[in-house]
Amino acid sequence: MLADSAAAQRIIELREQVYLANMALQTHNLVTFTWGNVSGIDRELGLVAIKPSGVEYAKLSPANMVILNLAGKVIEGDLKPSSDTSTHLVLYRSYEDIGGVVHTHSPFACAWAQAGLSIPALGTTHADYFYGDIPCTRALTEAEVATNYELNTGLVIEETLGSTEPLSMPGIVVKEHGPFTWGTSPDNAVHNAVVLEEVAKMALHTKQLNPQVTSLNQALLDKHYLRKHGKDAYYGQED
Ligand SMILES: O=C(CO)[C@@H](O)[C@H](O)COP(=O)(O)O
Repeated sequence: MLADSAAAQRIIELREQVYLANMALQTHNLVTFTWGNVSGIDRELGLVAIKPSGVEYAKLSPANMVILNLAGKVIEGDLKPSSDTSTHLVLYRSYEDIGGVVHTHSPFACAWAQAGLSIPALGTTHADYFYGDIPCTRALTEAEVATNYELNTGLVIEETLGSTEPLSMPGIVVKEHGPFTWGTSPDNAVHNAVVLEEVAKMALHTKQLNPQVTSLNQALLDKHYLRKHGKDAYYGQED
């Protein structure tokens, strides 16, 4: 159990980390207006920091990040937490290895989401970060939208991932909505959001050039993903 002063310092650090990650969405051109949101978690404290809802990025600060517990109770903050908060919380409750979550409306990822298509692993850029095609969820039912849209969005992400290890597939596109990514930290989740948008763009253009193109074979997917993440038995050895 952390002393109060140590806990207070940890919350300050979490606020700063999440604020900087939200600002990075703009730096990387992943958001327009107030779209998108980033959160981060301090697992020892059991607290999440997230962007306040509807606040312009220029008006964000570490101080106005909203602090909640995993049940969604606001612990610190006067502003309403992001409208996507329940989705973020489902992911934190379901996957203990993730430390940050991002949601954007980045255009190429949204194109695949709106088309209801998984983003195929067509090249090694994709394979370096995502261990296979980036899945697209099913559409939420009218009942799921009407009852608790954001919570059900998180549940449909969990349903789609199934037994997939979340850090091997650190992103998804929610049908008719857009991308969610995650990672070991807010900064890592933003990195994955940038890569997801890039590979979504590459895949769309590749399919335009050659509609018959198919996903990478398993050997090349393994070589790139496993080597990049240090899991390849031959990691660092000459081929
Ligand atoms: O998915 C959506 C809207 O469809 C959100 O990303 C909003 O675009 C941002 O909401 P807040 O985080 O400001 O509540």
